[in-house]
Amino acid sequence: MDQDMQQYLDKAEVLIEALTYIQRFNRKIIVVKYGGSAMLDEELQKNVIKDVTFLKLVGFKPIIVHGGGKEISKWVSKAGMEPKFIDGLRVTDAETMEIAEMVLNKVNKNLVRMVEELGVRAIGVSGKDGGLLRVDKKLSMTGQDVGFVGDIKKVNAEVLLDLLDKDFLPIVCPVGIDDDYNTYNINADDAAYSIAKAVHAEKLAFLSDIEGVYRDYEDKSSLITALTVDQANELIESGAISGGMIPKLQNCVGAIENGVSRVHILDGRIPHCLLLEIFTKKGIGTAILRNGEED
Ligand SMILES: Nc1ncnc2c1ncn2[C@@H]1O[C@H](COP(=O)(O)OP(=O)(O)O)[C@@H](O)[C@H]1O
Ligand SMILES: CC(=O)N[C@@H](CCC(=O)OP(=O)(O)O)C(=O)O
Repeated sequence: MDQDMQQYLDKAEVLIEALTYIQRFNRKIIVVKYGGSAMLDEELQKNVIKDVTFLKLVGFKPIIVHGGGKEISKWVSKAGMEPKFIDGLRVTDAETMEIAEMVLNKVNKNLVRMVEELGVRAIGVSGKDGGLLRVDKKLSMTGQDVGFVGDIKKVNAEVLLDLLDKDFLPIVCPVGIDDDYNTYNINADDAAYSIAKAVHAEKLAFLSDIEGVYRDYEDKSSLITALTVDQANELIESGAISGGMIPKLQNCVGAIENGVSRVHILDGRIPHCLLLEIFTKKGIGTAILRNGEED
């Protein structure tokens, strides 16, 4: 067989491999959390948006929940302030909240534009719209006051389910309101988890700027491909996990414990990581599993 023919057959093989997954996820909701520095690179952004649009066009029901932490920090610094985080949460005073909301709204509409450009109808919503994300004030994991940071207490899933029913791709910006209608900054991982739980998502994928979870952050050969809920909790308690990975992993655990079947942390810097994870047998990144599921 000549080389050209072999290449055609290899492509057909990839498509056939994808069929099982297309059937499995058909009409199922997949929440994609997109954040980190993978968001800053225009080319990578296009690839991620292409992947999510692809998922929509083959019959999945994706919802994007985006971050923008790095972009917020850039504008906070430009305003002459020092970005500050405690246990992975941004310390958000009133001025920082104003900047965060402006930046997140801009990021949101840019993602909407990119999806629309690919011929899929997208609607950007903030957690403020239609009472989507209602919050109480959140303290950091170590009980410290971090200002206007929201702890999601209620998700109005109807907003998203209605958009999905009308065949829109919802794109959610992590800002919410409390009972007194004050505006709160929400960690985008928290928002993705709460939304995945509320809409009974089949899958939740966190696209970040790291390969996955390392047993030892200093040792890049210690990447963990699969982690049970108990192992994830042990890693958090042992201190092997720090910064933004703490809320991320806590949200992964929460999702698994609340009925989301598949939860993954993926490297958003790898072009088409989402398609590779969903449509091929060889998983990438770190999968979070139910206790006992690893056997
Ligand atoms: N053990 C660990 N394994 C992987 N990442 C870790 C670990 N400990 C801390 N981190 C940090 O967590 C970061 C991911 O969290 P975060 O920056 O909040 O991501 P995102 O902005 O994509 O939500 C990584 O870039 C890394 O610096
Ligand atoms: C409370 C809190 O920390 N909010 C985050 C919201 C954005 C975010 O989570 O962005 P990434 O996912 O890109 O990190 C922040 O202000 O950075």
